[in-house]
Amino acid sequence: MNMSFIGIGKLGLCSAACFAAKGHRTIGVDSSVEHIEALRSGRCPIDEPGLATLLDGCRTRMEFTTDYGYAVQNSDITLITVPTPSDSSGRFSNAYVETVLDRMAPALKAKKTFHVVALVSTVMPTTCECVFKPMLEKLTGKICGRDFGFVYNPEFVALGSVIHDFLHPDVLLIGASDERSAQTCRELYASVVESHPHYAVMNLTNAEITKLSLNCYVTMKISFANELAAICERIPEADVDVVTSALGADTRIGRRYLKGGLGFGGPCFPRDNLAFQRCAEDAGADAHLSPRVVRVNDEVVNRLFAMVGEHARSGSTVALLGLSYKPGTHIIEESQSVMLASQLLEAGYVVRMHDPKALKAVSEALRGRGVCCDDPYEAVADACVVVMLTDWPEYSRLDMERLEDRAGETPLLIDCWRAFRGVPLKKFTYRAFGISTRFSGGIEHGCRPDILYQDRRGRTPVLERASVQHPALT
Ligand SMILES: NC(=O)c1ccc[n+]([C@@H]2O[C@H](COP(=O)([O-])OP(=O)(O)OC[C@H]3O[C@@H](n4cnc5c(N)ncnc54)[C@H](O)[C@@H]3O)[C@@H](O)[C@H]2O)c1
Ligand SMILES: O=c1ccn([C@@H]2O[C@H](COP(=O)(O)OP(=O)(O)O[C@H]3O[C@H](CO)[C@@H](O)[C@H](O)[C@H]3O)[C@@H](O)[C@H]2O)c(=O)[nH]1
Repeated sequence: MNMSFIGIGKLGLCSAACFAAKGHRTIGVDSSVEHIEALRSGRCPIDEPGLATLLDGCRTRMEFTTDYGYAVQNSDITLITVPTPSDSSGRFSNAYVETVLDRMAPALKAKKTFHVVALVSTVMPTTCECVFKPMLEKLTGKICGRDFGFVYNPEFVALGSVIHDFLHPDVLLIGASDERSAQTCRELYASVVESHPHYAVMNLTNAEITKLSLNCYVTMKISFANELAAICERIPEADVDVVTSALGADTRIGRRYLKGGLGFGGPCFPRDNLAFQRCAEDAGADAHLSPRVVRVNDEVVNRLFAMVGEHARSGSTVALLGLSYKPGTHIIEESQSVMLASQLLEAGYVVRMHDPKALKAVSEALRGRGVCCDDPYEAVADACVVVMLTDWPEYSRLDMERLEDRAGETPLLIDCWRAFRGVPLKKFTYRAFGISTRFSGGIEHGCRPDILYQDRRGRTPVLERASVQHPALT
């Protein structure tokens, strides 16, 4: 198919490349001239695993331009993936999408054939039906559903695994103005995906509600696991991983996003909860759960801050390992690690920080406060408390002896994801989220062989973490 993509950023460029790799001809449009120039000159301006290789393999089927008219005229479908930033009320702004519709309207008006306009960006429920569809009808003088189609098809992809998630969806959400556009989209996605997704075809408004609800539901699951972790910590012999591992085996619940740890952050989950609450408000209904989910999430940082305070006074050194909102990215938007860093700095602690990718962003966000270190061993120098925050895989391979040598006198290690569980420790006092102090500090610090630990997405068993035994257990 001939396809055009308006907004070829983190999500748009990945999906354009996936379609091109499967044989479709794609035209990418972006308002950033530098971005287009970079792509035209063969560079890959987005840091996403697998993207550069994918692009290199299909550049002959990809064009890049700043000309909206050219893109619409030379394609049968246009996918729009521009930003929809949250406004001060928590609702998503339509400004970027409206600019795009305005710019593509002349070509759509002139077009003799049926063209599908598909919006991928996250929007507030009813926006497609009540704002975008009438806007395009007015600008083109055409009738939606007869002369052109409007589709809302958001993606469920996570940064760091965009290409994998795009090609292996569980569900493909297609909200459409008409049967013909829905069918076009369905066939298009069927030609590229490598999984057997459920095709959820519905009207535009239900698709908007579904996108928002899915993300909010997942955050409810994360907050449940985090609350459970906080409870388990206070019960002797309790272990959140044992409990969630059994819970996740029930197909009504499932294993993914059920690992108690640090709270959720990033550019999607926190703002989607706010938007969901505003959506309920706009509909004259009450959203009781979502505000609680956000409260439980906020509480994680406060709990962590209190744990540090129990062991070290203001003025002492605290080392933070992992600052991005999740492993594999430099993004620190709504990162709980950075929230903790700010709280500690404000309370007068000396904060030393390490992250494999996010240091530059952190230094800017904290306006130079705190000490950014390129090396994790350097970050823990003289620290009274070391907090293992974002669970980068490289942290579970750290040399603990070396880490202990560099740390201060009687250091505390707080392990949010239990990455060091079972690792023999000489100097650190060990506290892990989700396991009671007695359990984590005592003889049972070693991993029990009957537990198969899952990573927090519930995908791969993390066996190596279970393989190191406390000397007392071996
Ligand atoms: N990144 C994700 O994994 C993800 C996942 C699901 C949903 N989303 C949603 O997708 C949308 C885009 O997210 P993103 O992460 O790709 O954003 P992004 O900022 O990485 O990319 C947006 C791109 O749009 C371009 N742009 C802005 N205005 C434009 C215009 N008028 N014309 C043409 N191009 C324009 C920008 O230059 C940029 O390249 C958002 O609504 C987001 O919520 C993103
Ligand atoms: O068990 C878990 C799993 C994740 N997280 C946190 O949840 C946040 C989001 O993680 P993830 O889902 O991997 O990344 P995102 O890129 O934010 O992707 C989410 O947001 C996108 C934008 O809406 C959606 O498309 C995706 O389906 C949805 O997963 C991060 O802070 C993670 O640390 C947890 O706290 N516990």
